[in-house]
Amino acid sequence: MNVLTVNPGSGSLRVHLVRTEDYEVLDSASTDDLASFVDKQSSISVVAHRLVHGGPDLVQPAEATASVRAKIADARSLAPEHVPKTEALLDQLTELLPDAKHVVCPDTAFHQTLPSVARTYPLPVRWRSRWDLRRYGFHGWSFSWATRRAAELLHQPPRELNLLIAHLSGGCSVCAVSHGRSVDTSMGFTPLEGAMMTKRSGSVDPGMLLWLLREGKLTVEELEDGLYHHSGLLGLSGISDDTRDLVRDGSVEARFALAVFEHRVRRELAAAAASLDRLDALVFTGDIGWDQPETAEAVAGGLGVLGIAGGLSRTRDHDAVISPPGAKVPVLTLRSREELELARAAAEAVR
Ligand SMILES: Nc1ncnc2c1ncn2[C@@H]1O[C@H](COP(=O)(O)OP(=O)(O)O)[C@@H](O)[C@H]1O
Ligand SMILES: CC(=O)OP(=O)(O)O
Ligand SMILES: [Mg+2]
Repeated sequence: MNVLTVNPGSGSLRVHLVRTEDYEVLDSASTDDLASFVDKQSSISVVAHRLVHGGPDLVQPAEATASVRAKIADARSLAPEHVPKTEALLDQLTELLPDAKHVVCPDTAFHQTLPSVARTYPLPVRWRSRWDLRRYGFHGWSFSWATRRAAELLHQPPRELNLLIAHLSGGCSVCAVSHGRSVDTSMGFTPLEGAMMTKRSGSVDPGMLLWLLREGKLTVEELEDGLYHHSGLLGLSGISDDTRDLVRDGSVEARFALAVFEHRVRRELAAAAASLDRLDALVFTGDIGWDQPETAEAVAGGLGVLGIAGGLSRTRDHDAVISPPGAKVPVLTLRSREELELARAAAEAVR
């Protein structure tokens, strides 16, 4: 079966055609011109749409029926950077491929195993039940692929592995995996919590946000725009949202933005480690996790408290263990392959 996977991230749109008999990628593109991409393909029977947030009721892959579309619309304001893009792509692709089955695949599915202590915000019970205020967690397809692939590279079954995974890309989050399942993650109710990102702030003091609003310093709209689009690496450096530019630039501002980023990723990893009773490996994935060896080195090198060390290989031509032989905690780097997990999930959903 040929599955078209559609992955709208905050900063890019990636499409892949995946053959599910052998999980071979037959074609791929990073393009807005979906009509031309679809036109080139001889057969597409299923379209797997990555859906960052499906709200409280849409937490497993599902065909995009009218009731599923209504749940997606309800989740729009929970991930304003992502959900509207998926809705537009669903509209466009159902028109381009009316005979294909369209399956939406929520990022939150992988985190359904979060224990209640990790899922719960210490807020009034009344608020939590009325508005479903809980940690959802995102980047689930990346974390599930990283777990599967790390298990292969470490020659151990996923169900025996305890991992810390850092997905560092446009959006950044970390996940603690125990016996192959997500037990904690840094993103929460929305994809704004946790680690610092390329343009998003990640966690900041909620009291500071209240102060900015209460004292009339910023409007809600200005605050939202600032936290989603003008913070993170871009906001701090004033130069770029891309670690490659910042490493090349090397100015005081660029180096400081990278240092804060590394500090905040280490902090999230150390916090997530508190949900594990043993650590078998640290895994870097996502664009930055894969192609920026300086970041992996700085993060791993500063986590001696977890038994992790630096001295990592800088070679990036294949998924690999990059820590030196004999490292107490192996460190791996993997290309993110969300498309393979999306194709697998959608194929299972239509079976
Ligand atoms: N080292 C890097 N390599 C690739 N992309 C990077 C890097 N650092 C920052 N970026 C930014 O990450 C963005 C990728 O955005 P996005 O589509 O949201 O990614 P993802 O969906 O993988 O999270 C790009 O816009 C790019 O500017
Ligand atoms: C959840 C999220 O932030 O996704 P992305 O990194 O693709 O923007
Ligand atoms: Mg992405």
